[in-house]
Amino acid sequence: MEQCAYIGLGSNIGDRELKLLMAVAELGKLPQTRVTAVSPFYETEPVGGVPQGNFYNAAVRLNTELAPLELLERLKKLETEVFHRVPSERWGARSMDLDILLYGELVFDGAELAIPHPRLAERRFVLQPLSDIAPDLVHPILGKRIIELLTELTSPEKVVRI
Ligand SMILES: Nc1nc2c(c(=O)[nH]1)N=C(CO)CN2
Repeated sequence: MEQCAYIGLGSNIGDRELKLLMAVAELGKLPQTRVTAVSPFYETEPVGGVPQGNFYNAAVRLNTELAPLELLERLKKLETEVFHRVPSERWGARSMDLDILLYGELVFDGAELAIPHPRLAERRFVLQPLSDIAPDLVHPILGKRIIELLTELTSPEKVVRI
């Protein structure tokens, strides 16, 4: 069955805009998957305490027949094979980070994957682009719309639309 999945994209190494554009193109090539919305791109201050360069972040909506773990496998494969991502410290710099943010109404907590993304509601760099393409989507655990979660954020991190 086709499901609506939302993917968070982030890069802070190399040509960040080009990498986000490439990532959107690669997502569109996944089997049984269409890209049905792309958010604006944002330049965002790094979150997590590791000193590093600003990120570019965006969000994409996919209509996909891939199961969550299949989709995760495909995203990991893109990160390593297309974007040559190397293992780095937690919160550290990365060539391309592709996270499943939401997958339909699914709530899932497994060893290698949690959906919705556990830190989605705390991160302006995720909620801002997500609210551009899905403001009225309801978080299946918190029961609040994405736009509400964004308005309730108090963290001061800067996100600038490019
Ligand atoms: N602004 C911003 N900060 C981050 C990001 C990111 O994508 N954007 N990703 C991280 C590693 O998961 C750590 N910090």
